[in-house]
Amino acid sequence: MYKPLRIGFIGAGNMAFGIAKGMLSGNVLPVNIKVSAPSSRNMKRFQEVGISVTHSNAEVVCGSDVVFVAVKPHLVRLVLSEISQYVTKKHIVVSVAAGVTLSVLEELLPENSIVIRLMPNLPCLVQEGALLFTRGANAKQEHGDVLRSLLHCCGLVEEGPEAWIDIHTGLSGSGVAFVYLFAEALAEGAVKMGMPSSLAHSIASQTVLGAGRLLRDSGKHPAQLRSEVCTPGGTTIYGLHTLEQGGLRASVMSAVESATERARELGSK
Ligand SMILES: NC(=O)C1=CN([C@@H]2O[C@H](COP(=O)(O)OP(=O)(O)OC[C@H]3O[C@@H](n4cnc5c(N)ncnc54)[C@H](O)[C@@H]3O)[C@@H](O)[C@H]2O)C=CC1
Ligand SMILES: O=C(O)[C@@H]1CCC=N1
Repeated sequence: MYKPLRIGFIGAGNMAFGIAKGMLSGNVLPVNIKVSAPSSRNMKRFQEVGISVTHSNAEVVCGSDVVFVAVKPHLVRLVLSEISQYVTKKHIVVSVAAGVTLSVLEELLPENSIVIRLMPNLPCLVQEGALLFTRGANAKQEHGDVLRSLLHCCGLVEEGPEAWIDIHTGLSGSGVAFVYLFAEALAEGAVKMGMPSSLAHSIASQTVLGAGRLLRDSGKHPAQLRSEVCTPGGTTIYGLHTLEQGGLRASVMSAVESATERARELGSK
């Protein structure tokens, strides 16, 4: 009979919850997920969706086929040293820690372990994540396929070379926060012009959502869509000119660059 995969999360934080929530919207049942963390602080939201929790990382590893390491990057070494003795050749270990390279992960786990490095982002929570993974030396295509099948409800799932993972971290892992900053600024602009704050924020979020969906679903280049919004001599081109004077494009490019470099730096520690 078909045996469902058992999924474990080490770390009960925002990203573990986002991925777990995305999975639950697919064909993963909560009874097949277990989460561990040292304190009970973040456990309630997992329990509310039927996921069982424990303080024992070893219990998660021993009871899982696929183990997501979802602790902060500086804790990965500590956690892997602790769980290494329980990791077998059958486990798939997936790290979501920013910057932590495959070679570091493989070094801390038993020889020939199946390791995958994944960079997700928070919109996995609403099944609109953008996820990029790269396989370690012993992770075969079939292991990548297992991961894809678990994550397909989290959003867009792509595979690429390891060098792209840090770039994706800047572009998308951190990129969502850049978009939130933009959304906040849009709303504040409207508040400055006299609109009530709650209405301004709700319109700003719908504007970001609508712009994003149209961009993705139309497949058009953003510059094309931008030109479709611009009436010659109209309002949009005046606003765009102001943004160019403020150096928005250069700032956003630099933000992706610095977040990517920071991920590389975290990896070299
Ligand atoms: N938050 C985000 O948007 C994204 C985060 N990530 C990565 O996900 C990882 C987790 O980040 P967040 O979820 O934001 O952090 P978080 O602070 O929300 O969660 C970390 C969790 O790890 C637990 N923890 C601490 N020490 C532990 C130990 N020894 N054993 C087991 N659990 C332990 C904490 O109790 C907490 O539940 C990081 O490595 C980060 O780089 C990746 C992409 C996006
Ligand atoms: O800020 C961070 O380091 C993590 C990685 C990507 C999003 N959050």
